[in-house]
Amino acid sequence: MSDPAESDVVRFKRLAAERAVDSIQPGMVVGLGSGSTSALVVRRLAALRGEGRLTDVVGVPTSVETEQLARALGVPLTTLEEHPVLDLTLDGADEVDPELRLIKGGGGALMREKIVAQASRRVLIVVDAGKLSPRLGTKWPVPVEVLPFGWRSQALFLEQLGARITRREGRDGALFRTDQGNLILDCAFGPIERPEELASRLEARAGIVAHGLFIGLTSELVVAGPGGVEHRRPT
Ligand SMILES: O=C(CO)[C@H](O)[C@H](O)COP(=O)(O)O
Repeated sequence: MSDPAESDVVRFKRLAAERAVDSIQPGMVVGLGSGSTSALVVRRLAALRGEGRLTDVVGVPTSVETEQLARALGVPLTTLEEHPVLDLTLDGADEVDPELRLIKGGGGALMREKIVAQASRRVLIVVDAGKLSPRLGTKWPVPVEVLPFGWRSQALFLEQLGARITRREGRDGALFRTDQGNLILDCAFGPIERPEELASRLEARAGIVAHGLFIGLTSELVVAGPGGVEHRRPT
């Protein structure tokens, strides 16, 4: 039943999460993304387990936060060491372009999210319609995870690529640290003309350990908005 206090965005995230979980089959090993939409996926999976369905599904969490939620709800977990190839990953995104290229990392879990996505046979991205964008970078900066060692050099390099940099802080105002202990530089490039080219330049730079451009990784998208829930595949 829907909660009358639930905002439209949360309702769309929940509807998308519920539809996405329909793609999980018994016995699957499933990557569990991070962020509020992924939390709704984990909650849905736990609710189905409570009904005696999908009880043999095991998850690989992409962040400490997701791991803690899954454990608290009794969703069984495994690791990429145990299962280096996953059947399916369900994850959210911050921005999705018409080719289903993504910006991710709003929650800072981009590195593990990308490792898990690349280890998955299928990657299903789950979003509310507000995440759709004509061009990546229009709505969201590209999070770039850097080693603390030499981070100022990486910030200068990113500025030379045209970014306006914000070093991410946590809600308490302290420096944000990823689950790996690294820093996040949020890089506002504005609308990005050639995301592949930018991704290659970021990947060639020592000290940058991950970036939030997810290109060629989305197998499917579930998007929910005022018009209903839609399941899309790249064209
Ligand atoms: O990439 C992510 C975390 O690193 C999230 O998937 C992304 O930030 C979307 O978050 P939400 O579902 O809360 O809108």
